Amino acid sequence: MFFDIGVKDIIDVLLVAFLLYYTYKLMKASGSINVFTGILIFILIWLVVSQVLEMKLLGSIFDKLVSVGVVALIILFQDEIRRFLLTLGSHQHASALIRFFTGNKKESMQHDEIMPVVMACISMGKQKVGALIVIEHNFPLDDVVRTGEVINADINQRLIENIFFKNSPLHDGAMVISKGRIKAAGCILPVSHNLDIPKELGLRHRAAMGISQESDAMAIIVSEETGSISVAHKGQFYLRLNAEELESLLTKEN
Ligand SMILES: Nc1ncnc2c1ncn2[C@@H]1O[C@H](COP(=O)(O)OP(=O)(O)OP(=O)(O)O)[C@@H](O)[C@H]1O
Repeated sequence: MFFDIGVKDIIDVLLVAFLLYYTYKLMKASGSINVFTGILIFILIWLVVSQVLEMKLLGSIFDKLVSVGVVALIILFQDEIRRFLLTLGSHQHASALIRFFTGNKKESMQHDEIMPVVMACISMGKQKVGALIVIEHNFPLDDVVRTGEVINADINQRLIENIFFKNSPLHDGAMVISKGRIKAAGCILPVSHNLDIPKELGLRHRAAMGISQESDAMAIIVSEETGSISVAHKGQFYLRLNAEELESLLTKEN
């Protein structure tokens, strides 16, 4: 038996492989890798039952389950699907295209706005003052800002340190920096339920990971326990950074 395979089929297979790999990556990042494996096993059994063995009764039950299952998966994985679309939309070329059509200019942070943030984090790290700073990118963080107190001030090292100072009323929660300004402080972030996050990283780190999974923002964490500085971005941690590494991450990903 000969297979008639054309270029279109190869592209088709490659696209499916890419889609599966991307789904795997997203689910791994959100800690739902077991669900991914479960879905793959179910699809495999469904294909064997209805396509290979052609079992009519069991096949029709599986067919029904698959059609309902798609809706169930959309409900179950709305966060992951949202993040997938967000990643797609916030891709460099896609955002450039959106900016071209909407006429919006890219409002990235300038070096003189990045440095006060870096210096404040280094200083807070030395004094073991805990901090959580979220830098908005393309995805608007208005919902997060609403959970805290609006500040709307220029970025300033002393102001940042002051806000996170232990006795300050706004030291609890996250600061949001947007369009080169300190937009709000004391904000509540979504907490990541990823089981792969090391146990020694507590709620501050989980909250940073949560916002990095649900948006394209970058979250800087200064640990109160160790004084170390870390960044969560696109569902990934960059741990124990020094000043140069933090500055280069903020400059590169901004
Ligand atoms: N969902 C959240 N949104 C914003 N901030 C949060 C959230 N959860 C916790 N935090 C902040 O983290 C602090 C608690 O940090 P916790 O000690 O659990 O974290 P950690 O990751 O171990 O960091 P550290 O190394 O500083 O102890 C809280 O006081 C609060 O300021």
